Amino acid sequence: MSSAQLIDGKSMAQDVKRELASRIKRLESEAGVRPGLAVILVGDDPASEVYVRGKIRDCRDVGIRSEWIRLPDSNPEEDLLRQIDRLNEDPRFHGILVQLPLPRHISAERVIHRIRPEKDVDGFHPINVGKMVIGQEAFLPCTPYGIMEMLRRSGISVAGKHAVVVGRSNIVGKPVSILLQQADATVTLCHSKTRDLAAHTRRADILVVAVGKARVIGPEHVKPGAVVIDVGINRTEEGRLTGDVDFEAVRSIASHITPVPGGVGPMTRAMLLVNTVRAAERTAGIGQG
Ligand SMILES: NC(=O)C1=CN([C@@H]2O[C@H](COP(=O)(O)OP(=O)(O)OC[C@H]3O[C@@H](n4cnc5c(N)ncnc54)[C@H](OP(=O)(O)O)[C@@H]3O)[C@@H](O)[C@H]2O)C=CC1
Ligand SMILES: Nc1nc(=O)c2c([nH]1)NC[C@@H]1CN(c3ccc(C(=O)N[C@@H](CCC(=O)O)C(=O)O)cc3)C=[N+]21
Ligand SMILES: [Mg+2]
Repeated sequence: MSSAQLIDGKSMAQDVKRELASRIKRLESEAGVRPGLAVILVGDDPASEVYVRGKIRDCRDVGIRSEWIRLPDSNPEEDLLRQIDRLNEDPRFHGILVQLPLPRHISAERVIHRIRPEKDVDGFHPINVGKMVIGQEAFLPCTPYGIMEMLRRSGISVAGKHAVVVGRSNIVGKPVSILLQQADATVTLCHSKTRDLAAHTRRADILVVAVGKARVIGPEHVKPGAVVIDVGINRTEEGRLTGDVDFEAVRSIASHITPVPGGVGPMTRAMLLVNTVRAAERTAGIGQG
């Protein structure tokens, strides 16, 4: 039986990091600037800790200054907002990321609004979201940006294709549907109220799944030869990571497929570094725009 080509996010992320090295050198030699990223983690959720630790390690790998600001779960929102104000004014940090989810007593909306759009390397601030939607230069959210970069680096053309996105969150489904549409795909956006999900997904040339439920997509959802991008991160009962797609069953139908782990996740992390370097270049007046 034929088998889909794997889209290797891990090795693509290595390529992206290598490409950043020369931009980081140029920032140093031409402007004396070292890019910096501040990451704020509120509380001690173990999964969030793993993610933040990974982001800090990525920064070290490529020569980005980083600071990990840990705040207790009980931390008042007002104090978090003051930390953001301080980082907004600190020229050593070109990017600020507040790890989500936040404790219930803190409004993610107020926190995201407080980050200066010029330092919003997550691309979550309404200014960046609005610019993205109208096609202006903006920080793109890292997961959608990473997905578009994976398609590009795999030589998969998007123009004229039918792309189906499952999931409509503000951080993945909604923005990736907009980027695909801007790349001239015809886009269908599905969600939990969609009737007959398979009828939609079976028409996809490019299927992006960002739901957060293991095996929500099986072979009956996939057209032969489709490109399948699995964003989901789920933990099995045995503690293994798995995506939203029934990988073993779908890989014999798809033309290309992303694994979990080793697919979209590593590229998401890489695009955070890209956005941080871009933020530093902007302050130094280097590069496009
Ligand atoms: N690899 C990476 O870099 C990243 C991975 N993730 C992972 O991706 C997954 C999605 O994350 P996120 O976008 O934040 O998720 P959310 O929980 O915010 O959104 C999930 C979306 O899936 C929809 N949905 C739920 N059940 C179904 C169903 N049975 N059929 C169709 N649609 C359904 C929901 O619909 P409705 O709107 O109607 O509720 C919602 O739009 C998670 O596993 C998360 O861990 C997230 C970010 C980055
Ligand atoms: N402000 C903010 N920005 C985010 O971008 C953000 C966030 N909050 N909160 C959580 C989600 C989720 N997310 C992931 C990033 C990388 C992997 C990743 O690298 N995954 C590895 C596995 C990592 C593991 O072993 O757990 C992989 O898929 O290979 C996963 C998930 C970013 N998010
Ligand atoms: Mg969410």
